[in-house]
Amino acid sequence: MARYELVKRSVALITLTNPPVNALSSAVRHGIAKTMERALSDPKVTAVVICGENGRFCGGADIREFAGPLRGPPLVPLLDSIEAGEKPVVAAIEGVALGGGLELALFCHYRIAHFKARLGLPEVTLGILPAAGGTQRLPRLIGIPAALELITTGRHVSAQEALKLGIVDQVTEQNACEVAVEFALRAVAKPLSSRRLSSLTTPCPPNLDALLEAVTMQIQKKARGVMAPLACVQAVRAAATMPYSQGIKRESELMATLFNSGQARALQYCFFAERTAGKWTLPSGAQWNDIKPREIRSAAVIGLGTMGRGIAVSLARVGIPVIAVESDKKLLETGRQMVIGMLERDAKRRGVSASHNLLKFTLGLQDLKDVDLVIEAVFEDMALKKSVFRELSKVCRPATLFCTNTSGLDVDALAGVTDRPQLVIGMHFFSPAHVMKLLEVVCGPRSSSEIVATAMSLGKRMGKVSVAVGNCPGFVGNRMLKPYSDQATFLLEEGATPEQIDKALEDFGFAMGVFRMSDLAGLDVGWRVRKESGLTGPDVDPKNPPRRRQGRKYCPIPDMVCEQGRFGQKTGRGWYMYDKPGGTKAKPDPLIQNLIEMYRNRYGIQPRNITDQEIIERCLFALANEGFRILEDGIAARPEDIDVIYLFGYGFPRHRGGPMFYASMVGLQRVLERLEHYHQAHPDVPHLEPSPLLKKLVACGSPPVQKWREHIKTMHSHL
Ligand SMILES: CC(C)(COP(=O)(O)OP(=O)(O)OC[C@H]1O[C@@H](n2cnc3c(N)ncnc32)[C@H](O)[C@@H]1OP(=O)(O)O)[C@@H](O)C(=O)NCCC(=O)NCCSC(=O)/C=C/CCCCCCCCCCCCC(=O)O
Repeated sequence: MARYELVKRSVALITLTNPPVNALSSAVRHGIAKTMERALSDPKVTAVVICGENGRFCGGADIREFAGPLRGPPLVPLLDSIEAGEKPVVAAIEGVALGGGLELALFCHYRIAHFKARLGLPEVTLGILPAAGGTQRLPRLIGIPAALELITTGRHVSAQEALKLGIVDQVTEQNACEVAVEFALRAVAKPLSSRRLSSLTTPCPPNLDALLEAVTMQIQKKARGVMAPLACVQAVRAAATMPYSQGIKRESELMATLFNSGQARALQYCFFAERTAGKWTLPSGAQWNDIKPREIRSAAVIGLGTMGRGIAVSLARVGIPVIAVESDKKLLETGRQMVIGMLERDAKRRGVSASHNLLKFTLGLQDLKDVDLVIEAVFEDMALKKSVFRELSKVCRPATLFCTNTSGLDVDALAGVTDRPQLVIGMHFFSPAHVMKLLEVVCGPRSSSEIVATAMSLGKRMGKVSVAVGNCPGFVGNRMLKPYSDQATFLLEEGATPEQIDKALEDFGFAMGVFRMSDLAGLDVGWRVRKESGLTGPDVDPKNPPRRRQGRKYCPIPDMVCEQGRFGQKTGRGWYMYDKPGGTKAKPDPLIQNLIEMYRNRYGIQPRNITDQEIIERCLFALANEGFRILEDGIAARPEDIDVIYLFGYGFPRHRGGPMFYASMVGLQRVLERLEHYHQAHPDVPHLEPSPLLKKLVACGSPPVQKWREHIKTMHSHL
């Protein structure tokens, strides 16, 4: 796990060998201890270079080991021996030096980085802190403000920025290992005392307290309820106010409080869930690592509304030529200007030049005859989408892949009107499509494994987190949203206010509560869907008892809000009021309170006191319950996929892990009992009836979320 060689007759070259990222597993730590001991005790050796195999220095501690009992040599004493030695030790950083990897480098006396390397202390994103001396050593090296920013955000820096900050001593375009060996030979005669970070005093800014206070407030505002960044601030304060050895003690005390916390477990789960999501398998047995995706050299986007514009930008900025299509001249010109503007702003932000030349705008589908892939993003209307796909079948060459950006319509029905159903798939982007990271890849029963592989790989190329899901109304994300938002409106009827419900959800960690989120998305969208499905509007059967539709409980308050022309932020009025149409600052609106009160009076509903606990349980357990049904139905292959969808598409707080992980943390038994309780109180709400899979998992002793798959695999998979 650590290879030892003698090079240039007097330099010990220690190579970490733990693919793919040379994580500091117990075996690697053993390897470092043994090889360092050998280097320090061999009189032939005058200097040491530490590097990583396969052009990657080190990705940090082995996160998988955090789940079990800690074994092997602890990191800090091991690294102390590197710094304390009398022979210069140089870190040759290629690829990445992250977390414990950078901390290892900070114990070395010198650091040489390849110009493409990335460095950082991302532990905070895993719910912990850099507890191998990082919080004490980085501030001594680069000062409190810069260290504080890197440690509390976990941001990676380029080699060039690391050089500017003073983290590395040299950046090279050559082989970093060879440069480091030469560097080490030159360092042999030089004194090491000033290179030992533990012996330095932290340069302290005069406004330390104000700085720490400002950063704390910023964190509390941005990451409400998240523990790790606040602990990082405390650890950095210790670097400024305590001697090194006491600072290290403080660092490890703070780490101990974080290490076993639910937040750390949730964040580490998210890290692996995101990687698991890319590993799709189809019922045919085809899977992510054996199907070659097609190369996409050109694409077309049909429809330049909000979604189409974002999709066109996402494609062009990764170098894919795009033909954008609209149905009339005026819409085309507006779309063109918007796309160019978005592309320019995006390029400016990224410090690159905008790729205008990759975009072509046209009114005619005939121009698409030679493209590799088409993404349809027209209005959410089945008849319109079908007519577009019929037309495309006539125009495009037989090998062109067809994708639809529908947010919930039947992908198989669309495939059915084409001449190539096996080459049709859903690519459900989230708005704004050039910003949001999530992509649901909706596999119809006839989608070929090649098109699944291509859509997943294209998503990755566009920087998206892509999740393969099956075809059903609303797919995964929007299907689950219904029980969640239904509970919120039922709670309004029963006595809560939009502000109270939103506050409970925001205190839980959502960036926005359900009502503020609906105002942002536009209330008219859901209203149209409800009208089309006969839940409201003139087509509703008058024989329906009030507040019941299709045999179940129905709350018409959202329809009443829309009937008043209140469509959310865009009209300046929705569940809240805004200072102007398009305004974003939500204020409670007495008119909404009146509307709800009148509604309660009309139906004789006596409002009751509703606790935040009930709001969280009803909204989130209903959400997870639908997740269990989705797993049963084989629409999502794994709970991780559902969680990733909610983390990246719906603002579910990452430190809670996603709805399914959250349910497992609360305890499946408890979730089951609470759902049974609420379902008894509301027997006409089927979403509150515990799903068979939840019951099955509880009967099996509530296994951890990673093991649920074993209980699902017998069920029918659409994936
Ligand atoms: C940028 C990357 C490194 C690479 O990205 P990419 O090329 O895109 O590849 P990926 O798909 O992401 O990864 C490839 C596979 O590698 C796996 N992987 C990656 N990193 C790790 C890792 N660090 N550990 C394990 N596995 C890793 C990944 O899952 C992929 O596997 P697979 O293909 O899915 O199977 C990118 O991967 C990346 O960003 N990685 C994470 C980097 C990171 O966050 N590093 C920090 C890790 S935490 C750390 O270093 C902490 C150090 C402090 C010291 C710790 C001391 C611990 C003891 C504490 C005791 C506490 C007190 C106890 C109290 C008590 O109980 O009493």
